[in-house]
Amino acid sequence: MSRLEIRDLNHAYVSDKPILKNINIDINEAGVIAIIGPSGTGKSTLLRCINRLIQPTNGSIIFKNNDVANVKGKPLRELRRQIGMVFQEYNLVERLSVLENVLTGRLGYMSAWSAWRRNFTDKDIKRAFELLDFVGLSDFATQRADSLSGGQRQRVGIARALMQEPAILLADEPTSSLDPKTSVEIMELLTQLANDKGIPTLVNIHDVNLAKRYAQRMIGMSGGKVVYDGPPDGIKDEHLKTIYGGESWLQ
Ligand SMILES: Nc1ncnc2c1ncn2[C@@H]1O[C@H](COP(=O)(O)OP(=O)(O)OP(=O)(O)O)[C@@H](O)[C@H]1O
Repeated sequence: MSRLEIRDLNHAYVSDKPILKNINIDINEAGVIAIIGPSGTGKSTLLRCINRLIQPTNGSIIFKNNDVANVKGKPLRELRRQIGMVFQEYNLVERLSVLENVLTGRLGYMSAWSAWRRNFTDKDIKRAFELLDFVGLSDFATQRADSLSGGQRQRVGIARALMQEPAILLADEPTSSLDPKTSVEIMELLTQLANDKGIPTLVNIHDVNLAKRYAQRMIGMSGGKVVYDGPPDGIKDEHLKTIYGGESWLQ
């Protein structure tokens, strides 16, 4: 059985205006899987369906023998805490320290009382320090999040997602707010964790060359449908024309 099975997934924010159209994707493997496609084609909507920030109109998303698209309450919370999410704008709590931000990744595992009191265990704190070391921010643990650069913030966002011990990681345009060099560093980090920690990592990304450089599989979307699903070196100009339309930009 696949780690994630998306079957006949449809979503419309407004009835009769479908955004996702019959999406079928199987994720079996660890490593980076890049999702490319023009603005507005539904890439973010797809990731938001997978972690149930939105409820899809219909279809199923089978993860850990449950249908994420159709569970509620405690079972949904238990599934969601195993789905890590990394955001374009980092979504950190700016006034908290780097360490505290990483620890918030653990909140989904704690009782409401412990979470409210921020009662993190010694084990959690040790792990947060280990993850800060992994993302190269050991020296920044006590600094406020708002004192960091964009690349450093994204590293905190990645450490926070790993704090959830995710079985799958979703990254929604994690490099779109970063300069080209920092974007490469963040993609390297995501690739390293996806491979070394064995986590399938779905990355929405606009930069096709960056995607090809780091992804082991690419999913091309256009008009709310999957129009390519295969290896990066299988993507030819013909596919890019189908995905993005036109060809004048293909120089
Ligand atoms: N909450 C919402 N309510 C209504 N429409 C929405 C909502 N969120 C997104 N949309 C619309 O759904 C479509 C797909 O948006 P989505 O953000 O998923 O695309 P995307 O491929 O991720 O685009 P981008 O690459 O620009 O982020 C767009 O037309 C968008 O305007």
